[in-house]
Amino acid sequence: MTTTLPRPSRPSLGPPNTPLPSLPVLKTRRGSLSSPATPTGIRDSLRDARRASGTSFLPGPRESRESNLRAVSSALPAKKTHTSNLSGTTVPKSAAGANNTANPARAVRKTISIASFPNPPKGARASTHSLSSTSTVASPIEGATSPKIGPRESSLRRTSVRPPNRVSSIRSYNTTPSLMNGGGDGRVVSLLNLPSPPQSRSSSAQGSYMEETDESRGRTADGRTDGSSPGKDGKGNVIVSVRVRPEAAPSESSKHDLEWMVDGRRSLISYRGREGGEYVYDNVFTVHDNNAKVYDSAAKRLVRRVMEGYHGTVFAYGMTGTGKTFSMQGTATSPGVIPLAITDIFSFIRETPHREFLLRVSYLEIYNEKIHDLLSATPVGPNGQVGPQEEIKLREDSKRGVYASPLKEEIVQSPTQLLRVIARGDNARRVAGTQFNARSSRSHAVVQIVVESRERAPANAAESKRQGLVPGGVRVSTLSLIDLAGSERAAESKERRTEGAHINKSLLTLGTVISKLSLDKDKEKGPDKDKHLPYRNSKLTRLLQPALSGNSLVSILCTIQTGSAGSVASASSHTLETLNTLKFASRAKNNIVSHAKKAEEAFGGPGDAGSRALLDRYRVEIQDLRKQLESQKQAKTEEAEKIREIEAEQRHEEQMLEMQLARTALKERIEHLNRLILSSKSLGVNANRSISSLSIQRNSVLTTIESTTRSTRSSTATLEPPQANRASSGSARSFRMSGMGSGGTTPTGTGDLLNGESGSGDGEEEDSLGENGDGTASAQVQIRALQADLADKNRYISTLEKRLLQARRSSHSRVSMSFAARAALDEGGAEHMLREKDAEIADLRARLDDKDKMITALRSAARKRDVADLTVDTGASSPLEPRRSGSLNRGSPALGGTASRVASMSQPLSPVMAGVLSPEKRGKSVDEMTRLLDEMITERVQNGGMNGVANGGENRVDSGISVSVPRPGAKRASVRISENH
Ligand SMILES: Nc1ncnc2c1ncn2[C@@H]1O[C@H](COP(=O)(O)OP(=O)(O)OP(=O)(O)O)[C@@H](O)[C@H]1O
Repeated sequence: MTTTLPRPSRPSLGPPNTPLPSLPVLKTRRGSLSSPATPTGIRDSLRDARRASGTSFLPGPRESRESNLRAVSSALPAKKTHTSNLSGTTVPKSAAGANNTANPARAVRKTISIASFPNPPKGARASTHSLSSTSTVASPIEGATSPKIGPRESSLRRTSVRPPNRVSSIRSYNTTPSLMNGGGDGRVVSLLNLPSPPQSRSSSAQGSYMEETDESRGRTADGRTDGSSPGKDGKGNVIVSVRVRPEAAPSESSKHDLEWMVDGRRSLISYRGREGGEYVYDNVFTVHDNNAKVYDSAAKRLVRRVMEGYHGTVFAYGMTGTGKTFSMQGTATSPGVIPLAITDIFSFIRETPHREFLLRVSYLEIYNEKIHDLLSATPVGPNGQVGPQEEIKLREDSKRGVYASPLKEEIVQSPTQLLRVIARGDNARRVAGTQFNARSSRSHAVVQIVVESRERAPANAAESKRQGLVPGGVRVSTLSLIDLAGSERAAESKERRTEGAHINKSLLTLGTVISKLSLDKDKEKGPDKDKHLPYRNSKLTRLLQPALSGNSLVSILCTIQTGSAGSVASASSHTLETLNTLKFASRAKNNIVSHAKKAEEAFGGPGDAGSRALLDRYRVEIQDLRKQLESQKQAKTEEAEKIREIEAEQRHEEQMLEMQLARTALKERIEHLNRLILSSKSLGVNANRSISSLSIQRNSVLTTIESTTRSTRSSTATLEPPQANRASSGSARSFRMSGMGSGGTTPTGTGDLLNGESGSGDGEEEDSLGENGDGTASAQVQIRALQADLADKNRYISTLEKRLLQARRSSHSRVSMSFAARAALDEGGAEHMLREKDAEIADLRARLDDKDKMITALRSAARKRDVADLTVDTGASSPLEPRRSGSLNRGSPALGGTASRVASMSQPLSPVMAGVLSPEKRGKSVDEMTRLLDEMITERVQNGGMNGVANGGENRVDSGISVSVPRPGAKRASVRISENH
């Protein structure tokens, strides 16, 4: 294996103890090209070396190119003089470099990255250990071929031979005021070199992650851990990488191709043209390296550190069309840094079960020095015009540093969701076709992912978890992923020119700030600390201020395109731009000092409404809501308890009422039964014709009637079932009969009575008025009995009315509900209805029969009484007549005319008339009495009907119920019910 660039033997170089200049210094490269080969010979040698060591010399091979290459160069004039916009940066140039190709001792610009220093040993490894190794002189070929010596070592060796007055961008880890110093104990603690937790490769988007290599794990190729070996991951807190973009249409190699050498393994880029030199970075990606490789080497560790609580910034810098967006966003088949970082973030969350995370994302762009929110941007109209948006300003506070506000932040819970949010922002980003890029980003785009995390409450501390207490505070860190717009020359259109001017101005400011950072660094040590850094000269630098001033881990990816001879990229102006990019990268690596610290865990108390950590706010909110829920639960329980109590009370009341009603009903029943018994007795007394017994009976009847009246009154309000009514009315009739000296019975029993009557013979009549010898009392009893009877009848009638009304209503509803059905009914259905109606009529008729029977029973009782009267001495009760008459005359005013008629009807029974009354007359008077009684009942019923109208007239009228009570002498009583439909 040979090398075309034999390394010169150089004196050992210790860490510089003088201030480092801000820019790489050209140096004479002694003997580096001491054996100049012919172009052909060099090319062959380079090819051989590339095959052996992975070094890439541009133009790269055609095979293994990534997709989506655009034919940018074909659209451009082959030779066009460009003036670099970055040429204004303070880049000291050396005349020595002007002709370094010809000069065997040419100047070599060498940037030695701090990352090229080996990591400290795990124990108390002396910091000089690694340095001592730098004294070993080795050629690049050794570095490339020997498995024991890593590329970093080779880099250091090159450094070691550098004359002391040359490249001074070596950063000593002893002097770097970053975490590299590991707390000042002399140990290098590079954050980006700390081992990451095991990673799940399967989480890689599209499965495009490269498998973690020994190299990336800090092992040398022979498997040694990197404790003493610098390995590939000997990176500091600032990583600078350069990626070379392949050509869209590679042409035949020419002399120009030989000017550039890209050595990925040694992270070296060498330019042998004017101002040429060697540039060494943390990573150099050749045209063969894909996005996954770029991510793994340049951003992966940073992302994982962010997940652990550090702030991190990754940005892509380079000329337009060199692949910044390609590297940051990637394509569907080759995802870039952003999507790979997203997948890694979620892998980390999965792999860290002891912590809980909350992610929120924002996406902004700086376009023409104005900040636009890409997540809430007004969609671009058909004419390309963007609607107005609320002005977003940059603010600064001690906790958050510099931040844009107001900016929409979206909380995301899955990689897909996060990718979708970012894709939405990408769509809103301004792109336009330029000379160099058909889809050139015209703005700087910043994706910011805020990671909040806190220790999970231990599983056994269920109680504290319930109370919302967590052991740790919330840690907030930020990952900024920035795709800068590319520097470019003046464009043709005015709009592009304006955009370009803003882009270039901001990039120039960025370059200036980074240049001055070294001075800042040096001045920090001295008394003059008030050096001005122009962060505020552009929005970009202002936004990057926290990162550039050392608060976060930084990874800078610079993209270049070298181009083959004759291509746009090979044009001198383009080369100048490329060199400027390389210089920028060197300055960044040399000057940016990161003191990144793990964010402290903050405890946002319940009163800390301004707490930035959403996790904290959410925790407080969850606690509040939990409390609210508990109090609501309690209130609900109390309410339910109250409702239960009220319900129980109501139930109790209802039960009491029911019991009361049941008691009343029972009492009534008892009274009714008592009345029946008494009536039977009275019948028995009548049969024995015992005055004394009658007297007893009268008293009993009196008592019974009184109680009946009372019970009737008490039960008036309740709707009795028809059967009960019937029984009741039957009993009332029994009183009437009893009062009239006739045995009473229930309607059901009437039949029996009638049967009995047939045995006892017709013509028996009894006038109880004279039986007891107390006409007044008897009359009163009769009146009460009549009243009770009337009341019973009224109730019975009203019950009937109500029942009929109900029947009518239900029939109505039946009619309306089944109207349609009925329409469809055949004749059989109508017949069924008719049958129902017939059944109703039959039922009513049966009731009428009952009535008839009652009347008949009354009559037969009257006849019985008359017969009995014939057998008893007629004069016996004469002394009682006047009193009875008087009593009747005093008759209840409630009876009205009928009562007075009853009273007048009673006249023949008066003491005056009693003695002369013949049986016929008596029979007549009984008939008269019955007639009058019936009349009275009719009248009463009618009055009741009227009352019904008055009280519930509508029902009465609507129902159209008329009740006719048998007229005196009528063969049978009839209750006619008609329904008005
Ligand atoms: N490494 C690469 N491999 C394959 N194609 C690439 C690579 N880098 C860039 N490209 C292609 O080059 C073109 C320009 O790339 P890109 O848009 O990423 O450039 P840029 O630096 O973002 O430009 P600008 O600054 O104008 O936005 C794209 O078509 C892209 O696919």
